[in-house]
Amino acid sequence: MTNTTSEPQEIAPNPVAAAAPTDKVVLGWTHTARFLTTASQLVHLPPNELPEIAFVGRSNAGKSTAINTLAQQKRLAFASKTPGRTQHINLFHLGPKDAPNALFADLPGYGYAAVAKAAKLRWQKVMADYLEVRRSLSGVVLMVDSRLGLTDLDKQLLEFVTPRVRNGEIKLLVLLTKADKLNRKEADAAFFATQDFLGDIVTEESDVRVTLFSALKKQGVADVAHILYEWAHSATLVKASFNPEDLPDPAAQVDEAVRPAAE
Ligand SMILES: Nc1nc2c(ncn2[C@@H]2O[C@H](COP(=O)(O)OP(=O)(O)OP(=O)(O)O)[C@@H](O)[C@H]2O)c(=O)[nH]1
Ligand SMILES: [Mg+2]
Repeated sequence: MTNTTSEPQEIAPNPVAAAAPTDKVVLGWTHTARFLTTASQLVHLPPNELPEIAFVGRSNAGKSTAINTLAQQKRLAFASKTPGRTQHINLFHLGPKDAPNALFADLPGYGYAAVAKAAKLRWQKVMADYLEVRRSLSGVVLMVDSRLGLTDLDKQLLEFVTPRVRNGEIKLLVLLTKADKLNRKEADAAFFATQDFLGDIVTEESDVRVTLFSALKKQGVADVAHILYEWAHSATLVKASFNPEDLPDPAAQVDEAVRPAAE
């Protein structure tokens, strides 16, 4: 029967929706970001067992600003008008103080013309090594200026991670930054062009997403917090459930009423 009144309806709880964390929970989690350490070389990075999410992209794309916005702190990561500001890999802890559950890594930007060639090559090597071999790396947030779209350097970087993205080892989120500089039509065009390009990387195992983002207008902030929270917590769950004998019997948890009839 169709109900035509505007009375609020009693809706049966949807177990999936009920389990999804609220904006408050996921933003509360990103707000816990705090500085852990800085390193100029890979060998100086501390070993890490937690899910690590790296923020990468061209110099000036807005990486540090995005981290500050997610953390709701003005100067956690050093954002600047001067491209090439972030010269080291800066690590941040997230989660409870006594039991951190994820790491953010703010990486130096690439493609800044004024950096000397030798320094540029050194950094490209560090970045490539980091993306290819860092075991704890479980997510990459590629920040792209929405007005420029994916540049050749971004595409080269994607090549370094593509094998691990395709097999699902690394999740990928492309953030189209500074979306406040685009009108609706331009934003749609940037979004679909990026999604189109990423089509080749997507497999059944992969987790590849695109989001428009503006630190200035706070656009996409909660969406990004949801994605990163999900990544961090699903990785923890996978690790926690490593011993299959510890897992509860899923059949035992299915309520009789919803258990499918035996064939
Ligand atoms: N309009 C607008 N400007 C932004 C936004 N996000 C960042 N910016 C500006 O872009 C410039 C670069 O931002 P950063 O966050 O320092 O960029 P980065 O990617 O960390 O740069 P490097 O450290 O050089 O790699 C700064 O002037 C920011 O204020 C945004 O959402 N909208
Ligand atoms: Mg920076």
